Amino acid sequence: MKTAIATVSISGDLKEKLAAIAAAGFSGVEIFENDFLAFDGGPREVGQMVRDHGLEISLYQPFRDFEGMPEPQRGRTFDRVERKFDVMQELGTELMLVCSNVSPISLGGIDRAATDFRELGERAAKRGLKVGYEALAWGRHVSDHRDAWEVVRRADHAAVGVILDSFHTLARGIDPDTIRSIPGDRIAFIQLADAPKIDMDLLYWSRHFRNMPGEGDLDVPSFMRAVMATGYKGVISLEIFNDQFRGGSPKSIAVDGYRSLVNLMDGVRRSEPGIDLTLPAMPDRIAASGIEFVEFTANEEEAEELGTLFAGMGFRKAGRHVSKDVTLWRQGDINLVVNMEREGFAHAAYLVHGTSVCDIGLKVEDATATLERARALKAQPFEQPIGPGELKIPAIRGVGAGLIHFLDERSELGNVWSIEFRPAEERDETAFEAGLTRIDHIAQTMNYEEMLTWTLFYTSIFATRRTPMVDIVDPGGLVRSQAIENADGSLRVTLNGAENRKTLAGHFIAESFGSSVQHLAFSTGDIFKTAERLRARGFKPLEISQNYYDDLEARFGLEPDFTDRLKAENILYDRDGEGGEYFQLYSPNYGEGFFFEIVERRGGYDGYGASNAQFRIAAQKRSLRPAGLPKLGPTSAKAPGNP
Ligand SMILES: O=C(O)c1ccc(O)c(O)c1
Ligand SMILES: [Mg+2]
Repeated sequence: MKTAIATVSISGDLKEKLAAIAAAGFSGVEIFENDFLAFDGGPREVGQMVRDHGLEISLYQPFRDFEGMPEPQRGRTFDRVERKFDVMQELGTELMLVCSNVSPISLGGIDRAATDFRELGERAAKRGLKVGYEALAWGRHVSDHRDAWEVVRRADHAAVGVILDSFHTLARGIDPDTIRSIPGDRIAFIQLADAPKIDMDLLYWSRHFRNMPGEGDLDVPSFMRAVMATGYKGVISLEIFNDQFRGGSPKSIAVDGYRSLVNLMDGVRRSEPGIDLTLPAMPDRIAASGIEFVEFTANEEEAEELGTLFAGMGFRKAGRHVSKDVTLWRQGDINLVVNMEREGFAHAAYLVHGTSVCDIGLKVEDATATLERARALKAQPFEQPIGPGELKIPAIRGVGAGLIHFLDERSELGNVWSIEFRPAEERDETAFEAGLTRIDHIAQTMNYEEMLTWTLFYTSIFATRRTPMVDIVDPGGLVRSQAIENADGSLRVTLNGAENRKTLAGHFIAESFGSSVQHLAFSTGDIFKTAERLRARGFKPLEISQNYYDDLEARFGLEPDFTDRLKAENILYDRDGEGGEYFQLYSPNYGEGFFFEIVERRGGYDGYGASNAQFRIAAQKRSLRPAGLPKLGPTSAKAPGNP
């Protein structure tokens, strides 16, 4: 499979773009004319630079306003084409993209356009070049790939093919299966882009909001299945106009692009029988079924504070690592690990972020296969020397450069707790059960610009889907939230994107130097009982305003007794359209904004209480860092030279 990406898709100058594109694994680039024009060097130099990166120039684009021009513009257009052909030959590329005419003076007519293309094909062929015709969704006379194909068919010239761009087809709601009747060898090139469903002007939507396949809402897989069914064997390229990407990290956007393409084509291969696709074998998206553990890094003193906190929520010290300064805390199926090692990854994470979550263990169907798929999708594998008695657990880097380890039941990894940990000797007489059963979800905070990256990361490696994005109003700005979930809800990760550091989320990432896990939500089967038990042990929940409960009672028509119970325990409440109910109890903030949440889901409630988030955040901001609470986070990190 030959892959390419248009230079417009990546930020930076041409050199930076090419370096990032090559490093990500693409075989070619589309040179977007403006990137070439802005470059301080001739076409030969650019061509050489591209080849020096191990890339080929798959296409030069766009040539605008070509077909259907009246004279004298028609003659001038052909002169202009010849000049571009000169440039292409110096660059060392064969194919030019001609997009459908948008000029108000252009004349319609399929046969007129076909005649122009036949002549263009003659001129191109004389130089050993080819042209491809692409219907822009806002083209003046041609805005549908079926019409572009009809022009190409009637032009009937070997040097003229049709170019299909998923955005133009899908944004207009054209059935992608109409592509299946085009002969594959008449398709000159394929451009792919996805986009979020937004009701807006097509041109504006296309130029500002495209994103990588799988990041948006268009049915790019169906488009691509149809293309492959034609027998198309050419380059598959990404052409992404996106305001955010233009300012993003060239390296990370290029990797996202490559990941999206491999993930897409892997899915196509699995769902369109009999297609011919040279793509390395890889396991299908991996079934994951929950969070096996969450690991904190801390120094000794803070580990003590964390322990007090965990004990106060009903966790008991369940074990010590066989060879490392690591303790295990347990309640129900929840495993919390505290790592106090003075070397290795956890310690490095401690020096950067302070006390924080540095590692997440995911329960997967097959840990080795997970690593294999993650590698094929350009995730970063992680390894460090293992200590005596330790298992080699496959791992990759995740959000905020934290780790994700994979555990399965099919290997000895399923016995990690009994192999790597010795049961705690001392019996804790004060231990109690708060009724927490499992991790409902884990919330990761990041800069808003990274949300698409991590959404694609999770949904391409694991068999998960993303929920629609919701806006959460923080008094300091907007935070966007999106959940990644598997089908039965046993794995839930929420991604929160902060636009500035005045929000609680933005403050957390700024002050913890990019650490990502901002809260853990534990499930209980009876939130009132849990709240009561915690209260008896001195747990002080986040205090919610009276106004919230007054509104809640009116909004859902709740019985005053019930509202009073919620209020007495500071429990937030939500209900869905089918009568499913959600209860949330929050801890105070620790350090720079880390917290715990306790939830109960009833009657199939599947959300995250988005309507409560604004009131919870307001309460958290009121109580940010009250005196006397453990100081998780880097304020207490004693990094060398960083007093
Ligand atoms: O927005 C445009 O003008 C434009 C140009 C070239 C393309 O291939 C395209 O899809 C859009
Ligand atoms: Mg295009």
